[in-house]
Amino acid sequence: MRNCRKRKYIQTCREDEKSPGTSVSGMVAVLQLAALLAPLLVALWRLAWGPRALARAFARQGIRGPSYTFLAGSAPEAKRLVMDARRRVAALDAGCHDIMPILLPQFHRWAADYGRTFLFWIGPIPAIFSSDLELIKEVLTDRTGLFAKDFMIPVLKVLLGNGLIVANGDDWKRHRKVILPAFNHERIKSMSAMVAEATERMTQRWCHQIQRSGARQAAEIEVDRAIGDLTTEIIGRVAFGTSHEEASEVMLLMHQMQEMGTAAMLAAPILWFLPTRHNRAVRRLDKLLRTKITAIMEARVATKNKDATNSGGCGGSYGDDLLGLMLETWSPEQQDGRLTSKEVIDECKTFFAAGQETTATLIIWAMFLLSTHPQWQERVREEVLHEFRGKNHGGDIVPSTDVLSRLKLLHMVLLETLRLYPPAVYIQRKATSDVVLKGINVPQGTVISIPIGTLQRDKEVWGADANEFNPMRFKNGVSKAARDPNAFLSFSLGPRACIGQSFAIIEAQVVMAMILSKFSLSLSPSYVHKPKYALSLVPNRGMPLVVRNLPEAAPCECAETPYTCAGTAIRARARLGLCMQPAREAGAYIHPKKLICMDHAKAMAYTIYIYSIMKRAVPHPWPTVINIVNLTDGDDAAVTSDPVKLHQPAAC
Ligand code: HEM
Repeated sequence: MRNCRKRKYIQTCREDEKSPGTSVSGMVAVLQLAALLAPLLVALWRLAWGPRALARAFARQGIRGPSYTFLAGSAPEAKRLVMDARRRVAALDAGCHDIMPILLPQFHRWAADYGRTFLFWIGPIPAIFSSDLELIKEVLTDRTGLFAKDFMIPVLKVLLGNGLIVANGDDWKRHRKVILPAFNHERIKSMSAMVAEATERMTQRWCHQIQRSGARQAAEIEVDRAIGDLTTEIIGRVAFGTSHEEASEVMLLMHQMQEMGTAAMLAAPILWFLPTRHNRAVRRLDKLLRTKITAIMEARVATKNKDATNSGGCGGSYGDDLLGLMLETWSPEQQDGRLTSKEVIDECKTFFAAGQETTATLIIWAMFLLSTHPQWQERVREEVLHEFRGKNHGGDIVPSTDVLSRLKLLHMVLLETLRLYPPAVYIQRKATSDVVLKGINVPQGTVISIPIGTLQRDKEVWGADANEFNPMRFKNGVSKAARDPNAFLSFSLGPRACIGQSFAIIEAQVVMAMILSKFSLSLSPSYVHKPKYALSLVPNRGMPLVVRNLPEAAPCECAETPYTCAGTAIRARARLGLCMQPAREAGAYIHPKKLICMDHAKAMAYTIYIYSIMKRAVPHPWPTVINIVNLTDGDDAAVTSDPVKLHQPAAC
């Protein structure tokens, strides 16, 4: 009986197995489970087992590195090493240029532990760091698209958009073709006059600061701020024809985004993609930035349309600066070879970012190096004064490109500054397919980190004095400065080398020559030598320098100008236009376009428009014609006096 029941049960089960409906539903369940598990398994593979397997594959080829942490990659260890270096080293001696251990301490430590070429992790993405010059040259000079740009950190992508620095493939070719003519020799020559003009204004301000400091004939000046401001003005005027104020507003937003980008580098990569407070702030900043740049574009388009209307419908151009060139090939929609509105905006962001801080950094560190090497400062000054002798125009130096090309020592100092303090300390590429790189199998997607700062201190390539300031190594040109003709990487190499390098060098030469011809520089006791990496290489707590008038230098150009505010009985002492800071202290507030007498309550009611400055006829001619307007009517107040002539005073 029992056996019979058992047989019946087995039979029923067999019948169940045979039932097609039941077996399909089983299959479906299995498939559902697999569908659920598959992404999990893929994610686990990508984030946990894959990196470990890859690390083992690299290790078999002799490439090792810090261990992989789930999701965060090498970030926790990098952060620990950075914090440790910050705590340990308060400051370096100002004569020490071996800055990499405090600049990028994580890479310095890992290179010491694992060798010239090692593996680290940007989240789950493998990255090869190499200070092997042969390997790096292979990456940078590739023209087949094997190594692409990929900025990875979303903040940086937002900061630069898909501009020339970030773009790849056909997009990059199209953009480069449009932009390249903006940097031809003739255009750069014409830019140098604008650079000289802006520098002249800055040196005048310094001159007055020194005057007010009394008998010492010296003043402590935060040159990092002054030079940052100067290069902002220059890139704004040269590339976009904007006012200093507009350029400063754009730069302010960009610097805020840049700070966020630097902070993101040490954060766990997963945070890059989440809608954190930080990331939302970046989006907001970008929106503001785009609005500002759009306004600059629209103003240019309006000017062109107005010119065209005035000339009877034909003619009118967007101008021959960078913005003008881009607008000539601009079309609101994507069309063959043309740039769209978004692309023009991205390029504007790119050039504000690439053209300002890099050159400012070069000039600031060159001033630092000349302050700490007074013999070199003297030699370069002699060269400058010798070349400019007899070529001064009314006391102003407006260096021509011919003269600049003869400033050999200054050029050598700038190159040595770029070698020791490269603004782009390191750059990177990403392998677009599996590749064998100097015998190493590198899988697709691997990042190649190129530490320019480390490569340019390699004693095997640059000699035993690689960490010392020795401009003489460049006496026979860049290609003869080291054992390898392509060892100088500050502007990178190959097809993606810096498009603005000639302009940057000319700008730095003009600024440095004008400063050295008027002032001597020495380091302030309050300077702290602790360079930091904030996407470019900047001094940690500013660069205060003691700036002294040279005994033989011409006196300040724009002297104190006693004037009478017409219509009132008030006499105010103020300086005009270029000397805003002293004017403020003398009791007047000067807006670039307006001057307000403040040393008497009644005078508060007046604004003086300085015509010469409004017409951008700077340096302003004497006599200067001004008008007085009633401030209480608001900013657009009507002129309330006849033009008043101010004459140049005898001396400062
Ligand atoms: C001392 C000053 C400068 C230094 C050290 C410098 C350095 C560099 C470096 C290293 C690169 C390669 C970046 C990479 O491969 O990821 C680069 C690219 C670039 N730089 Fe400069 N730069 C300087 C000034 C300028 C100026 C003044 C401009 C423009 C006004 C500029 C515009 C660019 C652009 C657009 C690129 C991308 C080029 C391309 O990929 O086709 N740079 N720069």
